Amino acid sequence: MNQLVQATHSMLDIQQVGLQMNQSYILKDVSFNIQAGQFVGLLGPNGAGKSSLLRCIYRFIKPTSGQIKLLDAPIDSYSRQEYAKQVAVVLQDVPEQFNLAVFDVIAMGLTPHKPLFSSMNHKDKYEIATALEKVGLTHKSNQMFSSLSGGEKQRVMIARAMVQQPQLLIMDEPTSHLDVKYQIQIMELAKSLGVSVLASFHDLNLAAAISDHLLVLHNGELKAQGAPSQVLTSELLSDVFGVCAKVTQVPSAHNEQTLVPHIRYHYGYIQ
Ligand SMILES: Nc1ncnc2c1ncn2[C@@H]1O[C@H](COP(=O)(O)OP(=O)(O)OP(=O)(O)O)[C@@H](O)[C@H]1O
Repeated sequence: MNQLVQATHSMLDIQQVGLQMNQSYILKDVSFNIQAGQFVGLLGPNGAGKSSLLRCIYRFIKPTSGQIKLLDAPIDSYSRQEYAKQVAVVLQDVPEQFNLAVFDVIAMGLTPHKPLFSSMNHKDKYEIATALEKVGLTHKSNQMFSSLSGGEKQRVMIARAMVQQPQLLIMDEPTSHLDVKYQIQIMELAKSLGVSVLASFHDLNLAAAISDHLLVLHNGELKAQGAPSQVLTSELLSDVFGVCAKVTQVPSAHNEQTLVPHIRYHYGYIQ
């Protein structure tokens, strides 16, 4: 992936984004910034607005107010192809309509970088083979995508995003169909790419362990943002998620010197 962008550059800038549908606010005055190379976790209870916010960023819906900039340019100033060169998206539900082999689905990630009707070269094939290997699906290369398990389909979509070589990777609950090994492996893989990642999570411990920065949405508003150890407090878990939990700080798996929050839930919840 593109490693040229310096860590101090703004990759994505969201200013006062609002979204209204059927007279009700889905997003209200949301502002944040993502730096190049930063891994940002997006949290919030069901219906908080996470998918809606991500849809605004990957241009599936247009916000009612506010501005979204990618690399200092408004996102609607990019052509579809230029935007696809910079931004890859992995969704929670994988498309069912692909009547293609796994290899060909991953090859679709190359489309923004290639002239129309151009054929595949050795480098393209190598990149696809490398992505297949990284998601552990080399042996499934010729299998029809539609016949894969839910978790395998999701790993194929991640491989497709990898060959797309974006500078920003958006993931909407990317681990929802994955077993625990692949939850960790795919998140580690996304982090190792060195690009900016914005990923929504329901597993707060996984988000805390992997993210540099967390955003917490509640009823369409950004309730908190910052380093995981600042954001994930028992007060926030009670106020936003309605759960009683104890939060301790444990050494990060990546760096023993860094402490990350670890949540232990008390069973029973706040009415
Ligand atoms: N097209 C739409 N028309 C009306 N309301 C909508 C529309 N899309 C989303 N909503 C509402 O917006 C709110 C936020 O939905 P969204 O899917 O963004 O939440 P979420 O945080 O991703 O939730 P979850 O964790 O359950 O996936 C919900 O109340 C949802 O019903």
